[in-house]
Amino acid sequence: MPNQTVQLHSEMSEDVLNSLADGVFTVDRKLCITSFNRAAEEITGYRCDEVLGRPCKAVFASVACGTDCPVREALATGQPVINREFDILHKSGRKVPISISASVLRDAGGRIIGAVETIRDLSSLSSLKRELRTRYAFEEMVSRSEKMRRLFDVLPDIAASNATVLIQGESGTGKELVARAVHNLSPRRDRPLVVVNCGALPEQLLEAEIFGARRGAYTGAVENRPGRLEMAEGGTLFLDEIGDLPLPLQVKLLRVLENREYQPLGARQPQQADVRFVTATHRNIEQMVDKGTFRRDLYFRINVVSLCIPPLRERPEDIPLLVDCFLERLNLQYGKQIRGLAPAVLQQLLDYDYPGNVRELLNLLEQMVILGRNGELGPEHLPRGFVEHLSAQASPPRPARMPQREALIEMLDRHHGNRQQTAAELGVDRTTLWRWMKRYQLL
Ligand SMILES: Nc1ncnc2c1ncn2[C@@H]1O[C@H](COP(=O)(O)OP(=O)(O)OP(=O)(O)O)[C@@H](O)[C@H]1O
Repeated sequence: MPNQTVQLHSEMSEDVLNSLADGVFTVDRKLCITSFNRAAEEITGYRCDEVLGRPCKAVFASVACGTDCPVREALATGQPVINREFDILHKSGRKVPISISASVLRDAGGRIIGAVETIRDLSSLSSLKRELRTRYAFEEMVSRSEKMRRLFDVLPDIAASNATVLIQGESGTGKELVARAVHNLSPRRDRPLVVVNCGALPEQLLEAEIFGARRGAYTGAVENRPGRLEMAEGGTLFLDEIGDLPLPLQVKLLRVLENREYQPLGARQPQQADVRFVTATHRNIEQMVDKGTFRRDLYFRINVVSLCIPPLRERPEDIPLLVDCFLERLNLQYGKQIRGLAPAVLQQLLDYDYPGNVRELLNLLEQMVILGRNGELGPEHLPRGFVEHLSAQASPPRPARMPQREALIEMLDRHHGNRQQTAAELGVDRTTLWRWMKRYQLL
């Protein structure tokens, strides 16, 4: 009779396990599979009778098996491991993204006899994420911010016109990507897009770089050298950091914009240019015009269509989306399988103000991916510099200003005359506090 009861119980629990949507399986202390429910069969593609007694590593074939095995960790610490994410290999060879949790199993005497694992298929979540990304993607960019979406909406019409475009925005906000989008959406897309960074070269070299030079134009010019303008013929010339263009070259550029012709260094004849101009700067160019460091007439010529890219701190809703895209890209680049960020890390990334904008976020994630292995990136993967920045940002140093006499007396009173604590509240050292007390004759 007791044997029948045991059998009935185990049949019942088998039925319960098989009715679950999550995959559940158990392993013994040697990590060999001892039970495998129906959902686990569906997620992995293996039948229960194919896997019983086999090491779970042989069935799941995940890169995490060697290094990040949640069962091994649960067995070693006695603590449950919750929601680790990685890919396993389905029997058919297809990758399946899963979330896995593991807890130890104990016998009636409290001795560890193995572990139970639950696995959840994240394929639909992954495809949802992918769908979201596609929905918010535009050319090579992603954004869900209202301002950026409005910019994406007008880009096709701007691109279709031949108008000169000025893109303004802080460094690393994506100005070059916008310039590329303008070119790729324009009728000139099959012709070259040529980029010049106007801040990267001294004046004479920059002049030759943009306008080209004829043989003998300067010492060392042993042959005709085409400029970027010529290389961009029929296409688009992207003048990045236009605010750094020296004044004499501003005059020369103005002439191209007005007459569509220019003179390479040392050339006798002007040359025609069929080029569309897109320019960008992180400087306040209106202010430069007011100060006389940027020509007003050139400003009007380049500012036919003006686009402003907001800094990342004004569109925090883009951070999770960008993180997702960049992790996918970095996983491929570094051969990793990082599935996401721990919630606390994402919160820290959301709290930061990104003076370097999207480029800084990308660099930060790259450092974390290099440090991380598989699964989730946790606080331990955040670079030290970032954490220090964040805490400095959270508590900016208070100006150490001498308080009013009464305020100082009140503060000392509150700390029962303890100078160490009073100095700490004021954000000064004890010597400074001592000087202030002396000045107010409180000593
Ligand atoms: N919306 C976005 N979606 C995806 N990637 C982005 C986005 N914006 C910027 N990036 C990435 O951030 C990095 C910096 O972008 P980009 O070079 O276009 O910025 P920039 O404003 O031209 O910078 P700089 O002023 O320093 O020239 C690039 O790696 C780019 O791919």
